Amino acid sequence: MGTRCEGLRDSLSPIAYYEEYSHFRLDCLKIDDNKELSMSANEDLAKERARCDFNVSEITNILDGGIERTKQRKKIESIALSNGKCCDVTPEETLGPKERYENAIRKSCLYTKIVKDQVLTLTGLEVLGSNSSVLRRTADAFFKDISPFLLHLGMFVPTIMGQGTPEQQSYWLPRALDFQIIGTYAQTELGHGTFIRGLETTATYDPDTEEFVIHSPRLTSYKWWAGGLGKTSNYCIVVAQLYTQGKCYGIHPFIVQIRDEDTHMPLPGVRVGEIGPRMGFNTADNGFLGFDHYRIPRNHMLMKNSQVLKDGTYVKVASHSKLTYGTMVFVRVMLVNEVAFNLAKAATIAVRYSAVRRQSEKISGEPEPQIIDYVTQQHKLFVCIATAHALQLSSNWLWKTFSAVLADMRGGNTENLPELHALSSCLKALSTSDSAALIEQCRLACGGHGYMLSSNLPLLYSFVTATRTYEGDYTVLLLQTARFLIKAWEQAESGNPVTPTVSYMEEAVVGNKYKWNGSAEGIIKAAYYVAAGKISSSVTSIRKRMKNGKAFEDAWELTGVQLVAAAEAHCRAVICDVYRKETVRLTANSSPNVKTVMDQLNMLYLSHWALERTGDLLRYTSTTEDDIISCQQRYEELLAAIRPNAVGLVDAFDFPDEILQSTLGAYDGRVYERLMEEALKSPLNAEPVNRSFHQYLKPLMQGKL
Ligand SMILES: CC/C=C\C/C=C\C/C=C\CCCC(=O)SCCNC(=O)CCNC(=O)[C@H](O)C(C)(C)COP(=O)(O)OP(=O)(O)OC[C@H]1O[C@@H](n2cnc3c(N)ncnc32)[C@H](O)[C@@H]1OP(=O)(O)O
Ligand SMILES: Cc1cc2nc3c(=O)[nH]c(=O)nc-3n(C[C@H](O)[C@H](O)[C@H](O)COP(=O)(O)OP(=O)(O)OC[C@H]3O[C@@H](n4cnc5c(N)ncnc54)[C@H](O)[C@@H]3O)c2cc1C
Repeated sequence: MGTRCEGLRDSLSPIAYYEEYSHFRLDCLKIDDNKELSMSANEDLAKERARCDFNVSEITNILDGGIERTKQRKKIESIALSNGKCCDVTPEETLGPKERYENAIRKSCLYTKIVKDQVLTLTGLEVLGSNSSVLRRTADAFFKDISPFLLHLGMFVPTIMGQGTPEQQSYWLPRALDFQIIGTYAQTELGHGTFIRGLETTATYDPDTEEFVIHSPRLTSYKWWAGGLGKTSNYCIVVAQLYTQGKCYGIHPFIVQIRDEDTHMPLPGVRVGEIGPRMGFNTADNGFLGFDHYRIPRNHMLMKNSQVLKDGTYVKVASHSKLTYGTMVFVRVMLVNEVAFNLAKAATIAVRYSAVRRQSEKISGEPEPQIIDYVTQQHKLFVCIATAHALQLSSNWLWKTFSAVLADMRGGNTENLPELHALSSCLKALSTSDSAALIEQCRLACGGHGYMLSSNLPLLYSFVTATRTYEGDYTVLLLQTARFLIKAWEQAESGNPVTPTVSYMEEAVVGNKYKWNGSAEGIIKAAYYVAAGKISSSVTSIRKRMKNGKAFEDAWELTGVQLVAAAEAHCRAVICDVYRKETVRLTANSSPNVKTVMDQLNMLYLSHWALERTGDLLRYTSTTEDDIISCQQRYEELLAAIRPNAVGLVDAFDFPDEILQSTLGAYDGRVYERLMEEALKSPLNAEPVNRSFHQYLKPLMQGKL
């Protein structure tokens, strides 16, 4: 083999040589060890599918939101996947930073063309709204990492839709949706991300020229982080402090052109670049952006919620001061779905791999079991499947809530905005945090092979762990929810009505302790009582501190740890409640076995969280040790009951291999073959001896360095 490859190296370009070389290596391996590198599917996985006792596509339809939506998703997937040009010859992760970016742009353009020419004509704009997760899912067949265009459709277009006047929308949207311009959302600065009232970029109105002057007064006012900003976008939404007639009116969104539409050169007065290597998002050219007294026309301020007239008069249109934050609320809602989908991917990879992988001996001398047969492995993995369901169903429910509040607001009613803000904040915080932790759990459940980039688990983790930070950090968002909860508690205490998601407080303020009941409804009620107990404790602490002379702000700050825990407990109760109700509703007409397995998963989730929070249950409800013991027993029974259906359950997520992009998780279970195929694509395997041998190793080993 060595001789054949040596000969090739002289006659081929490096890439062609490496492709050829890889094939030769594979051929050789196939000849040498036919058994190990067979092309047939893994037998254990086939057996798992044979023992699954429910109709897999029924659950797929439930998760998709109905049979018609499954059909539409599959149609869109088949359009995208039938385009072979999406494939990477060289694994994305083995390229240098420039090549990776260029490759990401190539694939983004290709994908955009497919969406424009074929998908939009099929679905209309609906695919960009409630159904946009289908596009995201399909895009993953093209990108292992993130597309530089993500922010264009994810935030640039939604900001124009949500913050622009009808005239502005009719000017900008056709150009943006047709990709004649590409934009992003530049809010965060070097100095401030969370505290957006503290942003430093200024937009000062000049009535003489009817322009805004955008300026970055110091280093900390440079925009930092926006996806696609470094090299790709020629426009962006810039969030800046608005000054007119000598007064600051706070932060407002502006559409700003940053690059020439023809040459793509940064425009004079604009300083733009990429921020450097990151833990993930390395194909998304996250960028920095500064302005030196850069002028834009007056009508580039997005004026749906407030306006600056030609003479500089400031006019407030919106009835709520926080409507400028609308894009953030929208993206938080979308992210719950986004992370549910990524967790489902990780669960699919880890469960399939666990059915293929055999390790150790349960009983000496007996065949090695599939690792999925270890109860500890089931404990790691089944909660991932259940959580993916819980978050998917919660995200659908949150989307409906969001749409209803949006419809109210179009009619001028912002009454329900605080509740939506509280809900979207805590659901974003918990869903991203849970998903990141569980994706890492999936990686650990796959042992050493989970650490391979080709498993796709590290990339999924690096993407999802970022979602815990961006669009509002975990702690910060839970503190926002806590503000709402404390106010609601005070209202309930004084006998005033409260909004639906906190109605449990009306019963809890009386001070009863809840008696444990191991049914689903009982566990959910206990979760609400835990939330109420934590909110009550927080209120008590704040009041005590104030009684001891602290100002409210200081008392609030000192109670922060309890407040975050209270908001977390509230959100967990909401997820448990929504997951239960939606499961019952969606399986009302399902076949008996689908009903059973969905109920088992739901009970597993509820029992899991009851057991994770035994301290809280003992403290805030009348749960006893015997109740906990019976809950533990039920949990273990559920693991055993779900075990035969585990592979069926992840198959129901219905990820084509092209979207999963994992050596460990492919449908046919040819794990070892794929690991070897990927290893052989490593550029280091392109030649039998690396030149560093001659340059360094040999001189070192021969004492000639
Ligand atoms: C298919 C889609 C898939 C993926 C999505 C696409 C792209 C994803 C990729 C990358 C995207 C990354 C994008 C970004 O990260 S953009 C930057 C996002 N930045 C943030 O989220 C900043 C977080 N900070 C904040 O949101 C706020 O500053 C704050 C922490 C909430 C505080 O705001 P502030 O103005 O200081 O307000 P307060 O004085 O604290 O509160 C006053 C009052 O207003 C209420 N409030 C706050 N925010 C809102 C809101 N959004 N809506 C309604 N009400 C709000 C607040 O609770 C308080 O109410 P009170 O009644 O208590 O007074
Ligand atoms: C991958 C990625 C992509 C991004 N994309 C974009 C983008 O496209 N556009 C954009 O504008 N931005 C983007 N961001 C920025 C992102 O929105 C911010 O990083 C995020 O909002 C957090 O703000 P920060 O970095 O200032 O953190 P900080 O606010 O500095 O937080 C640091 C720590 O302080 C804590 N903290 C801060 N304030 C409080 C408080 N009041 N109470 C208690 N604790 C507090 C936080 O909990 C955290 O632990 C992106 C970030 C990442 C990582």
